[in-house]
Amino acid sequence: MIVITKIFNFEMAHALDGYDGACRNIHGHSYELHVTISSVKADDTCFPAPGFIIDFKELKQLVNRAVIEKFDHKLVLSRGYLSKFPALKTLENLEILEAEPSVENLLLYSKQAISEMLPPTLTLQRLKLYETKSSYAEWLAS
Ligand SMILES: Nc1nc2c(c(=O)[nH]1)N=C([C@H](O)[C@H](O)COP(=O)(O)OP(=O)(O)OP(=O)(O)O)CN2
Repeated sequence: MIVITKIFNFEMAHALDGYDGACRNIHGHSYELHVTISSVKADDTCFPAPGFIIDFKELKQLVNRAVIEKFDHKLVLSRGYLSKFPALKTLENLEILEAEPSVENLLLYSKQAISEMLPPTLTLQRLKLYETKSSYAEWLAS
């Protein structure tokens, strides 16, 4: 199977409700998201002109709409966290999630949002989200 991958970067602040450590306080990360897709077409014939599974430019627009515009330069907090700090609800760049904005939950959100936007000719194969240079979560299609 041939897959193609595009890498995205975004800056985001968050806090983790219920975490026993510094990450329960608002802090930021430079995230790196790797998006890998394949075509549902069989591999035994070439991709017709211009020879792409999907133009990287189109993939970029799709992932920007699905994920990057939602999270880039935002403060992402759960409803649980906000119930403890209601004054934060007035912040202009606040984005509210039902779940805690851990790297795992951000990855699950991204998987859902990208899958919903992909045309039926394409399949999401893998997502990798780096929260720091040494910590990432990965989702693999089964
Ligand atoms: N399974 C998870 N564990 C942690 C998450 C997470 O999303 N999923 N998040 C955090 C914090 O957000 C933290 O900022 C990142 O954790 P960590 O990788 O420990 O960051 P460090 O820079 O301190 O890592 P070092 O390897 O010590 O440099 C915590 N845990």
